[in-house]
Amino acid sequence: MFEGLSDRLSGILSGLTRRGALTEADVTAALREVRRALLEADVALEVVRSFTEKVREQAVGAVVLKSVTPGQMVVKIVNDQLVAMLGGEAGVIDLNAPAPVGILMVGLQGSGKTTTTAKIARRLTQRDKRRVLLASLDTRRPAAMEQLAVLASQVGVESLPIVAGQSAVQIAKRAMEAARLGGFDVVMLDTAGRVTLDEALMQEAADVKAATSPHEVLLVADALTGQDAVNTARAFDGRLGVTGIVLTRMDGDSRGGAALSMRAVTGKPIKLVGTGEKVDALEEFHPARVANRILGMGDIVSLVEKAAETIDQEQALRVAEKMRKGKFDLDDLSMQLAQMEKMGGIGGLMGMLPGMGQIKKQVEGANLDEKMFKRQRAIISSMTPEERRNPDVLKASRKKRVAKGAGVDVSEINKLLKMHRTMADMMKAMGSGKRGIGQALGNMFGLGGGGMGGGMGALGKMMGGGMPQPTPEMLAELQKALPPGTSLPPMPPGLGGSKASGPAGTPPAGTSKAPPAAPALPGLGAKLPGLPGLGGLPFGKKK
Ligand SMILES: Nc1nc2c(ncn2[C@@H]2O[C@H](COP(=O)(O)OP(=O)(O)OP(=O)(O)O)[C@@H](O)[C@H]2O)c(=O)[nH]1
Repeated sequence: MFEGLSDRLSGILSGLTRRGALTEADVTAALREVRRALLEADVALEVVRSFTEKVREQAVGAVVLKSVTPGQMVVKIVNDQLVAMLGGEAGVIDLNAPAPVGILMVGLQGSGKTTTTAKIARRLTQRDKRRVLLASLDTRRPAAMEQLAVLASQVGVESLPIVAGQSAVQIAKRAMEAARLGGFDVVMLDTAGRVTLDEALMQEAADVKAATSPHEVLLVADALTGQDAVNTARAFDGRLGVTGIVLTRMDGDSRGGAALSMRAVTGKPIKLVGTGEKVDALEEFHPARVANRILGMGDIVSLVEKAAETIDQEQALRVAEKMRKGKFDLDDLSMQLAQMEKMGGIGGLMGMLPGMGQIKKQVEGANLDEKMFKRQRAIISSMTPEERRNPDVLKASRKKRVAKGAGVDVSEINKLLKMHRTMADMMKAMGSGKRGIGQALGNMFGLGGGGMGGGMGALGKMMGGGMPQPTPEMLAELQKALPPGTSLPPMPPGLGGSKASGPAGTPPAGTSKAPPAAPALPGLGAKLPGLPGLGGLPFGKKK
């Protein structure tokens, strides 16, 4: 499985990890090779394109963590994108429905449908202790019915007695009824396959689906047919609505194009893969394990993950310390603003919270958009380093100079300074655990009106939580502010969640483990100490 691709990719990537410093050109060259390797593996062109684009974006914006090399960071980014491309989480057969749970098996003739039906039945019986009934709906080929009956007895599963002359829909209904009466947990319906996609085949499967309302519709596709398997899946899904894919003959597929493109093209998870002719040759499809199998660089990936955790802790401590001391200067504010901008402003932030719709509208009405953040950052950048560190020196004439430099009115400078002061107070209050932060935040944006009190108070804490971890009390307070019956979502990235996530404010790229590249905490610059061969820009200057 994936041998060809695995060799190519590990060759390209280990070349990168051996280098001390990387330029953007190095990354571009490596990505060109990755692209070629994926295309040779028969991965769909659109999937390859989006994959390399995402890797490039992340690699170029990445902060290289202390104690790992830029090349190792790239390996981790490629790994995470690969996992995302494969679907993130492992898909499992869902039996969470009233018994008997129907599983409709569809696919082209010779795809391995009947064999796979028996394999799954065996697994559900032996591993999950379910009572499974198998039924063949292939009315055109009596031999197919016999084949299923034989396989069923081989794996120790019952099959529906064959009654000549019945239609597929009649057999399916009889199977469901027999399962109900017989106390079966699962009914697997093996539909007839055709050599090519045809309307009669689709219609029959659609009729069976309408008559039996199966909980799962599994498409069986032959991995060896590469992109044809993907196109077949798309066609079946468009007509029948499949819930998952089983890819067979993965044992013979050294390229992996179908497996690699399936999820990205069809949006449907690969739930299982067939890895041989024997009835036990069925495996779950775990994107993270598959990515590891392809790259063969699991140790580098975990090294980078560990480094990211350490950095998170160090950053959290540093910012917490700064806040505790009340040393929140205009540079810090500027970074906070940049962070909020990235997260889609306050509106975007609140969009992540259930029950905040009303407040979100008010905030949007108040024009707190990204432009405002940008303007405020422009003002700060027009100040001297000293003014940023110590805003108290900004008297009338300096204010005028800054206003001119940023192309705004002096009143804007005053507003910004007021906002900074309120925010610094808020930080201090948070640091010392005092209340009133929400009010401060409301005031800060001139939104402090009565109606906003609760929600904004909570939000204030949330935003404050963008720096150190929010305390359990803060989370409790936020929970209180939400309408009854709603609960707190996981903390958005960068908002004091326990771990770093993708580039601030973007969801992790479909991975369970978040990419560590971005600073987890706002207020922290992109430059970290001790970066190997990095000059601040993407991957440093050429040496
Ligand atoms: N190597 C390998 N062979 C497989 C796998 N799955 C199925 N086969 C073989 O593929 C052949 C066709 O499988 P079937 O299950 O009869 O195919 P089908 O889709 O049910 O075909 P029809 O019943 O004719 O529609 C059989 O020889 C199986 O043993 C697999 O994962 N790996």
